[in-house]
Amino acid sequence: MSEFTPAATVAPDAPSDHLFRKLLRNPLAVVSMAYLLILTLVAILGSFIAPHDPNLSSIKEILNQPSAEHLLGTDSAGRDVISRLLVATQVSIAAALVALVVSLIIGVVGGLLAGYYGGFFDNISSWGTAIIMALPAVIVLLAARAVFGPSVWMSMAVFGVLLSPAFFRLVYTLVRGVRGELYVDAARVSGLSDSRIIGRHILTVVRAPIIIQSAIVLGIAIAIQSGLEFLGLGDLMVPTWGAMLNDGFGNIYRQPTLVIWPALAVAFTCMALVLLANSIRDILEGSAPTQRRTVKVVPEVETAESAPASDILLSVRNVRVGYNQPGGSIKEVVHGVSLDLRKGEVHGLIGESGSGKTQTAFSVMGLLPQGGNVLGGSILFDGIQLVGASEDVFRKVRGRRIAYIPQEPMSNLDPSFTIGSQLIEPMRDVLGISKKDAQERVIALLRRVGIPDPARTMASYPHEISGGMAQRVLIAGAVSCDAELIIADEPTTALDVTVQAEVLDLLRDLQQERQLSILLVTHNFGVVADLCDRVSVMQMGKIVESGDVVDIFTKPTNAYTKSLLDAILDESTPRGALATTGGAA
Ligand SMILES: Nc1ncnc2c1ncn2[C@@H]1O[C@H](COP(=O)(O)OP(=O)(O)OP(=O)(O)O)[C@@H](O)[C@H]1O
Repeated sequence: MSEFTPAATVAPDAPSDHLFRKLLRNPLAVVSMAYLLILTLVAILGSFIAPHDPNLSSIKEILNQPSAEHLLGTDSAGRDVISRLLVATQVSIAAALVALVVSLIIGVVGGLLAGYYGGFFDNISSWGTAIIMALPAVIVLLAARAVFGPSVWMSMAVFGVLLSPAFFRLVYTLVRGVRGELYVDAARVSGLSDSRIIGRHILTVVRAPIIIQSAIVLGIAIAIQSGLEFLGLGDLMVPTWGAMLNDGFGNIYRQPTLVIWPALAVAFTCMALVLLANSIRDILEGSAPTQRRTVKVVPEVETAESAPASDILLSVRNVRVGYNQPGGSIKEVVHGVSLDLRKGEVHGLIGESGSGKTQTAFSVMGLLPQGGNVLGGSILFDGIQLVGASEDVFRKVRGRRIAYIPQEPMSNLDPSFTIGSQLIEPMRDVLGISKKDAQERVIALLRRVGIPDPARTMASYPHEISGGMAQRVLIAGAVSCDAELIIADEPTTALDVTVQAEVLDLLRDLQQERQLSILLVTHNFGVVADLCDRVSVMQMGKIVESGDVVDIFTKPTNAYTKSLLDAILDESTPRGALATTGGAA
């Protein structure tokens, strides 16, 4: 069964008009939507516009060829084919909707309860789902027919129960994922009721995947329903596409066209639903990278103290960052940070854990976590004001002109896609180049960042490569679209010591080759000494000292800077020989 994979999660709050506009730009989606619109109209109006009673048989008119009276001819009982087709559309779609609604109610409610509350709900729902999935669907449907009779509605309701695990598993996985988000905890702490939290925070995340899955399930329900009716298990008095197929197949040698119309209706409808679902998924996946961290900038902007000089690429002035607190107050975590980054310069941002380095770096990218806001100040990137900038402005710079190298290489690669596709897609999108060109560039880049067999690595999934290789891949990704500014957030922290040195060498070489500007977040003065031209030392949300690396190393003025420097000197001081109590062996 084709199923929407939760790994390919979607932007929870993708605006629907935005999505619709993107769908209109996709020819397959347009054709599918046009077909489904016509089908819906036929389903609604079918019984009104049918020229004849769909069940009125006439012995005199058995298997007639198309004529003015019967536009598509008549069937083996002398009934008007076009009238049956119109009414069958209504019945087939409505019956498939019954299956969909039943599976949605059971699957979504079960998935929400089990995912959100866990415990008892989780046990009982997972147990129920496992049992339903173990049942052989066709046998159950045959048994249901024996018990309830040949009702298309009843068999589709039973089929809905059998389909419900598809929704259950999807919703369960998504809810488990989002339930651990800080903003859900914050909502709970702030006293919101469970129903409000599910309605506001959880349903928004599962909404889009459910829509996609619904289209797929509807197609499956139509196909199965037609199959059952085709086998002659349906109600003879209710015209459906499957029953028409059954009649047409029995007379295929005498009147071959009878099979064609219902077969086309089933095939086109299933195709249109699956193509539409795929188009929606592709669009939502395309916007997925921005899903977790929303950009929220308070438009209270202080004017820049000074316009950037021509060689200054990034000018940060008095930036303050705060987080919304449950009671409505704001906790300020960065208190007026200022720094300049020149073109081709590596600027280190150093300080102990929690000093505000990451918040400062994320402000530049407009990627503060949920609840985080730039409260004031100015961030000028090549003359573009990023504080208060719209998502459109950020889209034009993020990935294109400002790239990011994260701390945890593995968790920044999507496990469900190959390395190649994760590097190629952004390049095609940003640079507008062909797939072939992008592939060639990726191979050259991977070779450049020291990956020995680029073609094999491109075809590998993230779990098939080492952490060091993954970081090289992400560095390749960061420089792949010719960004001018790279923000590297502790890029070597998660790596082995030997690999750390190699990755730092690579960064230094790439920086010199491409004249990159790098804002390097680190807590390690050794890394600063190795790579940076200038450094800003952060403590408790403020920059306490800033300047040329050599000056800071030789003449630190701030006590905190001195203590950080002393710490690395302590670490690097060779230890004395062990005092021995006995003689040498
Ligand atoms: N989502 C959040 N909500 C509230 N406060 C936060 C949030 N994220 C970070 N903070 C606070 O912001 C302050 C600065 O955090 P930041 O992540 O910038 O530190 P850092 O210097 O990068 O440390 P580390 O090296 O540990 O990443 C910390 O006091 C932290 O508690």
